[in-house]
Amino acid sequence: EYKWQKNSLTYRIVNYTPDMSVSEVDDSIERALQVWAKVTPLSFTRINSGTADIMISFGRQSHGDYYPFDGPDGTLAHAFAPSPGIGGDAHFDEDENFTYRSNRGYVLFMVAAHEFGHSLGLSHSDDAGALMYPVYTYRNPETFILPRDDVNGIQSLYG
Ligand SMILES: CC(C)C[C@H](C(=O)NO)C(=O)N[C@@H](CC(=O)O)C(=O)NCc1ccccc1
Ligand SMILES: [Zn+2]
Repeated sequence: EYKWQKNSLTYRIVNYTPDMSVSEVDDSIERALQVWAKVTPLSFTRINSGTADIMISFGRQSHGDYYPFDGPDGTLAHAFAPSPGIGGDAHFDEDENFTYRSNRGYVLFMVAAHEFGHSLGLSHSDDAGALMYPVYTYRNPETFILPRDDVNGIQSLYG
């Protein structure tokens, strides 16, 4: 299918990057999911074992799917569109330097918010100001507001 057929989804942080503290990763992931929860009927519940709808993990190069990562820069992460199994899962390239809020490295919150757009069924946008624009740009996570193009996109699926 092209979207989740249920509004309450589960997620699991399967492993952690050494770039940040556990609580910084947890907070970044939770806030990235809230970006989408705030503008849809979707809710996200964390589980710490078993299989969640959205399995979140860090890996480098070949990491268990057919889409190996490419070392530093380039591809930062990827996520699978809604479906059973790998659908919804988000993988982050461990060869990147992820940060909590500094503009040195990639802000995990921002990358995760983009990936979760894919996990929910969004493709890339050609609006250069959109979160779903294909290329990462630094934005202050403290003041981030989901751009209108992304709100329209997700509400066309789950509004
Ligand atoms: C073809 C895919 C697998 C490329 C991949 C992506 O879009 N993942 O969602 C990715 O890591 N794209 C890079 C850009 C690139 O590879 O040229 C990126 O910065 N994605 C993360 C991102 C993009 C926009 C906002 C926040 C984060
Ligand atoms: Zn993307």
